[in-house]
Amino acid sequence: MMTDVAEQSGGAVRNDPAGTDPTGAATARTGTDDSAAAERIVAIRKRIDEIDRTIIELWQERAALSQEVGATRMASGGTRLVLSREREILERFREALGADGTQLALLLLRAGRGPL
Ligand SMILES: C=C(O[C@@H]1C=C(C(=O)O)C=C[C@H]1O)C(=O)O
Repeated sequence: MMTDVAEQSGGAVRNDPAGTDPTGAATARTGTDDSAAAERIVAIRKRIDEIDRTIIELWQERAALSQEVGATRMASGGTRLVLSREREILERFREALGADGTQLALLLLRAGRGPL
């Protein structure tokens, strides 16, 4: 795993064997021996972690809503899926994010479907 490689080459043990450098642990995990860069990376990672939590929450909320739409529609005699709507969503993501957007939208749509 790439993380393992980066951590093995980290410098905290090499540069701070006594562990007296307060940024030493961070340095080990950030993949750089430069303490200023390590501090900046730690700060940026805090925001990345917040963003990831939000993405996960929104992902789960979207999947639940999508499943509710499907259940509501089927209970009223409608179809489980509406492919024209799915095409609109795929296009929205493709326009905003390119080919990766298409892949992301496919995953979102799959999460909302649950097991077919
Ligand atoms: C949620 C719906 O049902 C299904 C799920 C969709 C989705 O996850 O966005 C889109 C179209 C439908 O196939 C809907 O019709 O809006």
